[in-house]
This record gives sequence, structure tokens and C-alpha cells, in this order.
Amino acid sequence: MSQKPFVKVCGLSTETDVAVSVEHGADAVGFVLTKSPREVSPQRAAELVAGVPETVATVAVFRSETVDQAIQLATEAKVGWIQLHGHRTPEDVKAVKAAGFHAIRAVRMDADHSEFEDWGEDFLLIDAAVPGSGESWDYKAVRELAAGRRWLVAGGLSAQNVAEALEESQATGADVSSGVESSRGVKDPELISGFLDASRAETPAV
Ligand SMILES: O=C(O)c1ccccc1N[C@@H]1O[C@H](COP(=O)(O)O)[C@@H](O)[C@H]1O
Repeated sequence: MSQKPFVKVCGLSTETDVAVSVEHGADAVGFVLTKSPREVSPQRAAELVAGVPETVATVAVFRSETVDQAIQLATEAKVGWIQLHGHRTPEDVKAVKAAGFHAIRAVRMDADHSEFEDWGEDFLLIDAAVPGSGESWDYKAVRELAAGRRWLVAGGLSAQNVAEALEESQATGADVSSGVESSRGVKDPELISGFLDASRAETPAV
């Protein structure tokens, strides 16, 4: 990859983890506002967002919520971006954009090809079957399907495989949660900084 990847660290719940992500060059930080071991309330997310510089994107993550609920919760959390998992429609993306948010739409790597079409989102996010599970997949499998899109690769990434995943998939960037945790839902600052450094490393020629 010749351009610097766009890197998001997701599932943050402490000031320390937000600060480490920002200091080590994260382009986006994510707060999970849906049922998850990483779930935070919109009020807690707003407290954390207050410590994020404007140059870093703040993302609220949703799965089972309707788009109207997502917009309401994201407004309370004071984020600039909404990330939608689950079954979605082009109208959902339109509603997110019309409400003034940037949009990330998540699809499973094995989704119907029609779901990889451009619905007007800022990034498509291509993930494992179960979001936030730490499950890896064959990142090069969607390379042709996603070619020409602005998209993030996610699912099972860590400092050990992110550079290779970016190279193989030709994604615009990467999103991580489990791979920067010491135990489920608990982020590790050293793993966060290691991931961000590794995501910008060139893959060694083979
Ligand atoms: O992290 C969660 O718990 C979560 C819950 C519901 C929807 C999305 C979630 N996270 C997203 O999953 C991937 C990270 O996966 P991994 O843990 O690194 O394998 C990323 O897109 C998160 O935003």
C-alpha cells in the first residue's frame, strides 16, 4: 500500500485508551453503543469524545438499533460518525448522511455481492461473520469485489497481521478491537500503540 492507511481503534471505554490511540496516530476512535462487552452509554461516550482532537474521527457503533435510534444515540454521544452493522438498506445510509453524520456501513465478508455496492457511505467496512469476535478470515478474498471503494478491513486483526492484511486486501484502512485487548472488552495501551505502529509498517517483500 503506497498511501497511509486510515486506522480506527474501536471499543474504547477509558480516557487512557483514547489518549494512547490519539497519540499513536489513530485516524478514528470507536465507541460501541450496542449490546457488547465493550458497550458504553452515550453519556460516557460523550465524556470520552470531549478529549478527542477534531482531526480524529469519533465513531458510534450500532448493530440491532434502527437508524433513527442510532441517530438519536449518536447525537447524545456527540460523535461525528455512525457505523451500522446488521441488516441495512440504502435508505439507512441516506438517513445517517441527511442527519449530518459520516457513515460507515459494515458487511460480512461473505455477504451477497449486491451489499458491496456503493450506497453513499464514506467507508464500507468488511468484517468477519460476527463483529467484535476477533475472528480472522481470508482478507484477500474480497480484493476484487471491493476494488475502487473506500473500505476498511476488520475482524481478527492484530499487530501481527495488520500490515499483511492491508497489503493482501488492498483496503483503504483497518479497524481493530479484540486484537488490542488483554482480555475480552479490556483494552491494553501497549497493544494499541503496537497495532497503530504495525499498521503503518511496510510488509516485508517475500
Ligand atoms: O466490538 C464489538 O463488540 C462490536 C459489537 C457490535 C458491532 C460491532 C462491534 N465491533 C466491530 O467489530 C470489528 C472488530 O472486530 P475484532 O474484534 O477486531 O475482530 C470492528 O469493525 C468493530 O468496530
